[in-house]
Amino acid sequence: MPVDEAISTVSPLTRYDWPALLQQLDERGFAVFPGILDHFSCDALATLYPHETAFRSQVIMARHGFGQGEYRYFSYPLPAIVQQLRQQLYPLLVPLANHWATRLRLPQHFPAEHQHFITQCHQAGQCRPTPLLLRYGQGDYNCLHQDLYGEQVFPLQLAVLLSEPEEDFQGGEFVLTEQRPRMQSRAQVVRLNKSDGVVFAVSARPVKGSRGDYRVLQRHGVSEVTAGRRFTLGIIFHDAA
Ligand SMILES: O=C(O)CCC(=O)C(=O)O
Ligand SMILES: [Fe+2]
Repeated sequence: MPVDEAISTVSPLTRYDWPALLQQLDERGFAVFPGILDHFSCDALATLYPHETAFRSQVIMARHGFGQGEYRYFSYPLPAIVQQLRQQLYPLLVPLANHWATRLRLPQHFPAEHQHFITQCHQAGQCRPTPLLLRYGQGDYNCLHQDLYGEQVFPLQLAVLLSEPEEDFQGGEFVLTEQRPRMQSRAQVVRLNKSDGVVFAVSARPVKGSRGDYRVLQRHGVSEVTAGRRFTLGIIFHDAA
């Protein structure tokens, strides 16, 4: 059976307490979605990694100074579960994305449906799919970065941990930093178990201050994996130039 067919469908995302999660995203720039995929799907996605025909390109992180480890960008059509997750999560995040754009005084208005946003990306020359699988072994890590691939930027993205901490790997913590104007950067470790997703700001988000909103810049990365193997699914909503 092709691996894609072995992967079950996404459970409805409406099962989450969206008002609470959106509030957390707004206030802290990230929110954890426990068990966003089932373990079977996590394993099926991780085993896709060696299937080269599923991917459009591979990046060996050390060659670019991105860290150590590697990742592969899926090609279109995406595996069904990745496509579903991207398409179903997007509209739930659009109200916050538009609220942030207004507060950051950006002209961007995100359409309600992901397909319409993808059409905008393609019209802007960003035609290549960005969802990816990342693979880390012992000693690997992912330097702090922002997943920006052109002028079209959806301000939130998802990462799903496909491996079990302490069982499949040691170390390898998901790290977020935020840089506030005229202040030193603050770091946050996000504790994830296998199948948990974290939605976080790609780059800029507004934070309420005493004199109105100011702009905070976030970056994300992964600390060193000290043993074992760690896989992640990354879902970025804009496409790449
Ligand atoms: O492996 C991770 O947890 C981080 C993945 C990542 O950088 C991404 O999904 O954009
Ligand atoms: Fe990333």
